[in-house]
Amino acid sequence: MEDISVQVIPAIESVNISWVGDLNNPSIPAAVIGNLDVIEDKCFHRASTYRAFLPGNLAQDRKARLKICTNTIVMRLNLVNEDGAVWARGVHIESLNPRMAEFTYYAKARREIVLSAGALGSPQILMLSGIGPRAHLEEKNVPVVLDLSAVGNHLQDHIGVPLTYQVPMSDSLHQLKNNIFSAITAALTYIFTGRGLFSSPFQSITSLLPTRLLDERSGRIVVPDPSVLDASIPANRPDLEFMPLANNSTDADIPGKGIFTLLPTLILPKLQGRVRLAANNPRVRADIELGFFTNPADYVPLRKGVHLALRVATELHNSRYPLQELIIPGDDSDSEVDVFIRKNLRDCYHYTSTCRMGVEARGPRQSVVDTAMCVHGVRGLRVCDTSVFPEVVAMHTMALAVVVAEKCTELIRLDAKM
Ligand SMILES: Cc1cc2nc3c(=O)[nH]c(=O)nc-3n(C[C@H](O)[C@H](O)[C@H](O)COP(=O)(O)OP(=O)(O)OC[C@H]3O[C@@H](n4cnc5c(N)ncnc54)[C@H](O)[C@@H]3O)c2cc1C
Repeated sequence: MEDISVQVIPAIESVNISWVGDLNNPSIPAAVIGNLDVIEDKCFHRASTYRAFLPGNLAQDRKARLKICTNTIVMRLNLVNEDGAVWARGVHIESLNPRMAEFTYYAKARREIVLSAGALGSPQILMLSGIGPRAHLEEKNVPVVLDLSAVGNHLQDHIGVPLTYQVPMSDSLHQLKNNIFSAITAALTYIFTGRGLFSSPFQSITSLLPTRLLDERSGRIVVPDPSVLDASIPANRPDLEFMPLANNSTDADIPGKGIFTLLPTLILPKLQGRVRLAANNPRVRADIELGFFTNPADYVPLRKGVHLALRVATELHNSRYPLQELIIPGDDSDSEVDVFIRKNLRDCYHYTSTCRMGVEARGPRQSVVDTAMCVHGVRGLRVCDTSVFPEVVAMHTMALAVVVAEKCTELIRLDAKM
């Protein structure tokens, strides 16, 4: 059985977006649709970084020099001023188990500390430790160790506008929730063959395109001649991901219906949000400003993406597919589409750049870590996660988080040899 995200492919191809076997092939055209890579092991089980990089047997082998503390929270780093420099000397940790809350621990660093708490967590820990924008730290009563204004700034993410449709239940992943027979069949198929609905993530297909080639009114890629679609032209770098999803991508509860979403997503947004301390307390989540519409230029490609979705839906109707509109713009005028974007815009959990990498700590390209991922002005402290991306990348971020970690490992090894 093919869900609607596969059945929609001809409608997407009809607007001059080409199906390609491998989205990673550098010689594909500029506007493409193809299978999204997923990480599976040989038995078709999804492989997490935990299972791929730290399987139980490896952790066991190294237990003499590896201590894993689960259910704990990093409170702050111990930073000391010595010989005119700031040194990171250790990490203060507490248990998240309420019965052990009174216990605090201290992990002393022999060589260095690698902070990997993600693009929301790493700037929070730096600020709690006294590294961040001076005025903000003072406002939150955190003693300032180092005034580093870029910490927590420049938060980026992909942003999408879901257009929601009803489709036959058998074409939607919602059958797993609404039809016990489908759920049991899918579970048994997965257990015995490793295949079926449970073997794939909710997104299996995706489309990437440069909106500069997208005609706003018709929602089609304009191709006066084939050279226009040359992906090697820098201006043809895709800035829109167009996701067909066989599920509901909104917060709206739509019970008992088969749902299909067309999700145009801006993957090179100009927005800039930020992370700030809500309190001088690691147990209180940081304030996250996603920065939607901090740059009005983001409207233009998003508007084109919504027109593309409306066009693809029209093509599906024309092919007599039983599609019913649920949450879409009232009409295709710019004003109505902009209202729809403002009401329905969502983030994509691809947070980056809050401890961004760069050459200088201050100035117009202010940054937090240098090219070796070491925090500017601090000895013995690296940051290693998506927070160091100088900008958000035009692809899903997980694989690149792994690349950053591999690079960091190499840098640590190199330093150890010196
Ligand atoms: C719901 C969801 C779905 C996603 N789907 C995809 C996808 O399909 N494909 C894709 O490529 N990407 C996806 N992403 C994005 C991807 O997961 C992230 O880009 C990636 O995990 C980032 O890795 P990281 O190491 O930077 O941070 P994280 O993976 O966030 O790791 C940071 C860790 O630090 C911990 N931490 C934070 N603060 C503290 C503290 N004070 N003390 C102790 N621990 C702390 C956090 O709990 C977390 O475990 C998804 C993200 C989400 C949330």
